[in-house]
Amino acid sequence: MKGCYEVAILETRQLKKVYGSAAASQTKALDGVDLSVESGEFVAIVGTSGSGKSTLLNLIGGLDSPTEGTVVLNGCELSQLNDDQLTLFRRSNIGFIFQNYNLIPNLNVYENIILPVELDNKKVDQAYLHSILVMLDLDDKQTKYPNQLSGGQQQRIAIARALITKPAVILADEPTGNLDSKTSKAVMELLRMSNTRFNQTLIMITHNSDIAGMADRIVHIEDGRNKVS
Ligand SMILES: Nc1ncnc2c1ncn2[C@@H]1O[C@H](COP(=O)(O)OP(=O)(O)OP(=O)(O)O)[C@@H](O)[C@H]1O
Repeated sequence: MKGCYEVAILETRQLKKVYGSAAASQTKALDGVDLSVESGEFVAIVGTSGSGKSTLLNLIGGLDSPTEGTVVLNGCELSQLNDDQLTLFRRSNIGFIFQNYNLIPNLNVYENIILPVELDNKKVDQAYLHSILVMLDLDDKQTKYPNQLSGGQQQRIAIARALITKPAVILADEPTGNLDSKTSKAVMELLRMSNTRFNQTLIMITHNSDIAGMADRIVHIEDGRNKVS
């Protein structure tokens, strides 16, 4: 439409990450990634093991800082924020879905899911929560504790927790890695629905070519660089 412009919600410029300080033990994990993602886009990140995908996601989410280069997410250059600002920024802008679920063991399923809303002193949208619980088949598990649940169920709790705040950006590292094909399909439908309904940007690492095929765009990472296709 005339007068309307696609706005990049994410820009990384020449992003580099070297792990380790001693020269002999250094690993160059990222070697200059330039990535631009538009608001509402669903981008799949693919690449061989060790190519730098998780490192890239960690830098985009401000969980680690780059050795060189910049990340601008939703209008903020992450390196300009102090630790407290970064924590608040992450909580109100990003939903993380990682391979290790990071659930709090002494909180039950319901309490784990609503935790980010409570931390923000906001009210839980009960109707929305209910729709997420039903789609993820967690409705009857609300009073259970993480150690009473399977890996796949714990992963679904982590997904519900990432969606509950309706964040602008969802960063997902192999979100269906531990799930059977039926549950994977339900999870992907939920993420796609959430992406469309709330114009959420979804950036997802996957090794599954069917899932990558559902994305608007596939970004290939090879030896710490994004391959230009
Ligand atoms: N904390 C760390 N300390 C040292 N080296 C690391 C660290 N994290 C990752 N690496 C190294 O950086 C490189 C990129 O790792 P990364 O986890 O980003 O790859 P990946 O593409 O996500 O791999 P996978 O598909 O197996 O999860 C690898 O050589 C890895 O061994």
